[in-house]
Amino acid sequence: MDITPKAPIQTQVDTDLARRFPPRFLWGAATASYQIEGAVHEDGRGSSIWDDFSATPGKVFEGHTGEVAADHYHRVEEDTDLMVRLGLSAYRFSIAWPRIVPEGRGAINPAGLDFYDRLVDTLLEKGIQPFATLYHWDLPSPLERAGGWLNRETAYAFADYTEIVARRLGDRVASWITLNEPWCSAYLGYGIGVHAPGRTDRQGAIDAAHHLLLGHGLAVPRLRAQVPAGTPVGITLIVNPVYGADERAETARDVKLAHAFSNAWFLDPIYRGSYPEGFFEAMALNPPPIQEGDLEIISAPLDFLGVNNYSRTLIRGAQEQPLADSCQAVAPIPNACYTDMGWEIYPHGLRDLLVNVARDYPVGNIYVTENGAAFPDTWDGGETINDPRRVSYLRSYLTACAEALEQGVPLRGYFVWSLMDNFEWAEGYAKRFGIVYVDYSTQRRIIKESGYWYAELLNAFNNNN
Ligand SMILES: OC[C@@H]1[C@@H](O)[C@H](O)[C@@H](O)c2[nH]c(CCc3ccccc3)c[n+]21
Repeated sequence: MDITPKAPIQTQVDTDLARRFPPRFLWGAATASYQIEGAVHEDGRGSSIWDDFSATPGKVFEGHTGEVAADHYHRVEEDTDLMVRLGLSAYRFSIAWPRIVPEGRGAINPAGLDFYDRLVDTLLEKGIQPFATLYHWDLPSPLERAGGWLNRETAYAFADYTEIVARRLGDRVASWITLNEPWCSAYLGYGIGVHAPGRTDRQGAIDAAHHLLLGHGLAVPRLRAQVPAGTPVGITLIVNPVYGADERAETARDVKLAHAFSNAWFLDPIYRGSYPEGFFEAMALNPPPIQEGDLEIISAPLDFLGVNNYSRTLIRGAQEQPLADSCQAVAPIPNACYTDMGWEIYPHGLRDLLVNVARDYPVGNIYVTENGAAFPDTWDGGETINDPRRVSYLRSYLTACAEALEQGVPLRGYFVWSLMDNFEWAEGYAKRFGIVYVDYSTQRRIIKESGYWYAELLNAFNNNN
């Protein structure tokens, strides 16, 4: 009889969880330039629409800005050491366009390229694969003054910027992501104005989305021309699984509308070369200014899809058909649990969306490029921070990933959002997503319980492989 004391049951469970992931599965954490770097006036960086938006009274919680953020720009050594301590095999970060081409087009800022060059080299020295996102929302301000993503020219400027970065870093970046969540840039930024640049024009959202997609499609061949053959290139989309709250026909109808608005609006042009049938009519808007050949460019073949998922949408159909972006998600759900963002915790949604996307679209490989939770973490000055709800959230969503893998989904990696607490857009620093706590008054990093949990899971995984 084996009398060896077993690890506490929970650790045993997590060791079992680690065993459900295949060899070479990539374990990472994700961040974004404007949310962590700070140093917004340093080394030739130009202004971005998020500098302008956060400086505009009333746009961001208590007027918070990314001027200092988590000061990552000055802490690359310390923060990459944190990644080693957590046992990450990959790190997803974004490159600030305003550091590379301060005016958006034209003159290149060598110090900006030098910063990311050093970051990539440091990651490689420490055995961490660099996953670079080229655009995570910090559009150079001069381009916005010329119309931003409403202006087709911005798509071409993005492709030029992409080539500049790829020429310098292409030999060492492991995988490339063109855009992070163009849905957010278009709808939150140009449609309803809760994100930069704060425009409120639903037709503008449709037009901006098209130019973001065009920028993506123009950038893919420019990227591939600068990087070693076989370097994976993809895009990251927010994918929100939509469920019906009942069996009524109106609900089934509105679930379809909400899926088109939340997901197919971008998945279809990229992977099917056309916008969803009837989508613009369902928005009561005009199609965007599509030019001959655009959809061909937009549907450039990719090597992977990056999926960001945090929650789900539950719909109860209305009597009258609503606009696709006004299908009412149901009121708080009895017995549901929510994060500090008010997002329902529903891990089955991640499993279901991974299975459905892999079935419905020729995505090749998939990475979960963001998943995580905000909770009101507090620090008493001690050595760590208890965040059991985040541990529970991560365990349940990673179990969903394991279930998707067991159903044959080609899931190749997972990036927790986020490596560290950071500037949470319109919520400023009021929302904490990190598995590492940041005390902004001192910039001290304190690994949370969830960080130690993640490190143990990754260690168990490495011991199995
Ligand atoms: O809100 C947490 C993270 C952001 O910090 C990331 O920058 C962004 O990629 C990201 N996307 C989502 C889901 C869409 C969303 C973003 C921001 C606000 C509300 C919803 C959640 N997150």
